[in-house]
Formats: sequence, structure tokens, C-alpha cells
Amino acid sequence: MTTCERSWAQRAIENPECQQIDEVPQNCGPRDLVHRLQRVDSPPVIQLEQVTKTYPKASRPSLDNVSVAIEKGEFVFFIGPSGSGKSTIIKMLLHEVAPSKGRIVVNGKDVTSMRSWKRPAFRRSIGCVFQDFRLLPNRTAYENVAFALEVIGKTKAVARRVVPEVLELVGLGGKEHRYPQELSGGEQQRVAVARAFVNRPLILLADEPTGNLDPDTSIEIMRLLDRINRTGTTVVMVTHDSNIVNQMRRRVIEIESGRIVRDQARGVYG
Ligand SMILES: Nc1ncnc2c1ncn2[C@@H]1O[C@H](COP(=O)(O)OP(=O)(O)OP(=O)(O)O)[C@@H](O)[C@H]1O
Repeated sequence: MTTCERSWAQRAIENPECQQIDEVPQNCGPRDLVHRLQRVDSPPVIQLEQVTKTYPKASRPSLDNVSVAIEKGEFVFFIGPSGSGKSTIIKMLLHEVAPSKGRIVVNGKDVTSMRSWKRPAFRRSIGCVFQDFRLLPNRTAYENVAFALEVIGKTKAVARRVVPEVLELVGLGGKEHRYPQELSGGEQQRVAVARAFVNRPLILLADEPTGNLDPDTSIEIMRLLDRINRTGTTVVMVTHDSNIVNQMRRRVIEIESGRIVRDQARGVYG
């Protein structure tokens, strides 16, 4: 295959610094050392500073004075018992839930003081994958992915070029016109991953993305997330799946009763 024949998705993977589809060069070389060195100097892409969250009517905080910094390009697992506060962190990163105290900075933006009219655009800049897929049931796989481009103002021509490539990348070539109910759970999650990745987000948040999938399908989804992470996208994933955490050996942050009790590079489930 010549350079010019390489797809958008392949070129994106080789050029991790290009954050937008339009920035991915038509003719490009392999990842180089300069890209990697540039990343070393960048500020954390996610920063929680002494964050506490107490929900209304709760007797104790769901998150208690949590501070953590996540660098660009990291793959981080949040683990911990049910009710320990993992999903609350994801919701706060998306500004769906506001902290009671502390500061949250995402991609250089202080989320805590963000004006409400800026929130929808901010949320669209982050890719999200959830346990229950959250696909639009009356739209095909193609339309679900294209919708993510539509809402950020990309033309139909861009969608026609990019959507088939990203669906091919997630292994759904040939199934573009199927509706969610005509796809298996694993295939639906692939559509959700394609939709989360199609805008080349700087950050991808995944809240138990394998929670509804069998072990083999879970591994396939993790391969996809790993591949996306290798493009330079920071991946933050909440999970209860010890096999996945133990196989991936990435940074593990363990939460217990709203506090960080372990933060380990190349960690295991414990
Ligand atoms: N909207 C809410 N109102 C009141 N309390 C809430 C709300 N959302 C979550 N909580 C409480 O906050 C705590 C943390 O919840 P969270 O969903 O973050 O936990 P989790 O670690 O993600 O749990 P799981 O693994 O079961 O999904 C729990 O005690 C929960 O009951």
C-alpha cells in the first residue's frame, strides 16, 4: 500500500499529535521521537486538586479530598468497590456533576468555573464509552458515528470519507447499515468506540465499557482502546474487570470510600 492509499484512520494512528481530522496530513511519515519529546513537557491533561463531592442529603462525601494528575497519552484504570466514587469522577470530568470543593482542570480548562453555555462543546471534545453502549436505536452504525461529526459541524462529505474508515478500523466493515438491534453487544460497543474516536478526542473516558460483554469480546474491545491510546489519546477507564487490569498492566488508581488508596504505574487489580 502506498502512502497516499493509507486511510485517514491509519494516518491518524501514525500521527498522534494531530488532534483533529483535518490536521491529519494526507502524506505523512511514521511517528517520530520529536512527537514523543514534545509530550514530556506538556501539562497534565486531567488534574483534580483536592476534590470533594458530597451529594445532597448524603451523610458523608462520595469523594474526599482527591488529588490526581493524568498526563497526555496515559492509560489509567480507576478501580475500587461498588459505591467507592469511580463514576462520580467520570461525571465530574464531563461536568455532569460539580464538585463541592476543589478544582478540576481538563485539557487546560478549569471545568469547575466553566460557564454553562460552554459545557456542551466541552463535553463533545471528550470521547465517552459506557457499559450500556448508549447508541441511538433508530440510526444505523454509520449514522450513529456520523452524528458525532455532525454535531461538531463537519460536512456530510467529511463523514462519507471518515466514517467508513473508522468503522473498518473497529472491525465493522460491511455492517455500516445495520441498526443497533441488528448487532451483537460487542459490535454495538465497537460502534460506540468508533463514535467516541471519530473526532480524535484528546481524552476518552470509558465507564465499565466491558461490563456487559463476555471475556473474549471484552478483550477485543480492550485491544481497540489500547490501539486508540497508542494514537496519543489519553484513556481513563473505570472497571471491575480484574483480568483486563492484570493483562494490560497500565496505571491503576484504586479508590476506597471516596479516597485514593493506591496509585501504581503498571499496576495489577490487587
Ligand atoms: N446522584 C446521587 N445522589 C446521591 N448520592 C449519589 C449520587 N450518585 C452517586 N451517589 C453515591 O455516591 C457514592 C459513589 O457513587 P459512584 O457511582 O461514584 O460509585 P462507583 O464506585 O462508580 O460504584 P459502582 O462500581 O457500583 O458503579 C455511592 O455511595 C452512591 O450511592
